[in-house]
Amino acid sequence: MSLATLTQFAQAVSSGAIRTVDLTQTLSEDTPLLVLPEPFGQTAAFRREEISRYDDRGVAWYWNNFTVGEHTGTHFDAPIHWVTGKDLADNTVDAIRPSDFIAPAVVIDCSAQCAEDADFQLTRAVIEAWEAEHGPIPPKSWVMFRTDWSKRSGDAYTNRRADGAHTPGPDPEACRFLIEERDAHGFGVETIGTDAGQAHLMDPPYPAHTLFHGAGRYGLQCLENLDQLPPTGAVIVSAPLKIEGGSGSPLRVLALVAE
Ligand SMILES: O=C(O)C(=O)c1ccccc1S
Ligand SMILES: [Mn+2]
Repeated sequence: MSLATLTQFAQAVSSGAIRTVDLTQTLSEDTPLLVLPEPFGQTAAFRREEISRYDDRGVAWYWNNFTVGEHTGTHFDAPIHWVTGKDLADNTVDAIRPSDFIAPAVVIDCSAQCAEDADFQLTRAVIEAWEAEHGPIPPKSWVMFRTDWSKRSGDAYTNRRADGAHTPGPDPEACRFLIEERDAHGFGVETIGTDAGQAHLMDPPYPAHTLFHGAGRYGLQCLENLDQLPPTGAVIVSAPLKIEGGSGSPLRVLALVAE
């Protein structure tokens, strides 16, 4: 690609000829958290401490300290996050090839099914029905699972009951199909985890984490605005913080859509 073409691309983004869609949930003390069963450790909530705000603590500047979990809010999952990816090369957020942070995406809309069934599972059959309409999923694509879950808030978003969360996600066969038959780059969701809330009962447990990260692929979670993307053609920009040895990180996720 020539420099002129690249410059034209940047100008098209700036002018709006290429639409930029923010897929990121605002990060605040109210950001909903994944809750694991006892006795497992838990991700930290976002917390901030004001250092100064144009006052005697800092006359001309405003800044904060903050604490947050690697997997809090809209975040990126690296392969090392799961035990199946622990020995892979370049499996941490600081070691992943930077070119992997820009990739095309397809959007599989299951929002209607998820409105009826919080435990809806994305299956190979649903994916193949989508492909019958939109063509095969191109290799190295993000597969974005649209559930419209990001339109929920509070308890309706986390949807926890006594036996755990009840939120949609892929079944093991769908994960294997996307990885082995479609060479998917990663799996992106609006829910708190790439796996269904009841994925601990699947075989293997947590198949999206187990299989995608075991194959050196990535995850994006707590996305929003997937309903603003076309089924094919969007390009995702998703560069996590360069945390040394990190398993993931909160990040800004953007989709670029040609008008
Ligand atoms: O990657 C995550 O944030 C996530 O969903 C997760 C993290 C740790 C354990 C289980 C799950 S299911
Ligand atoms: Mn995660």
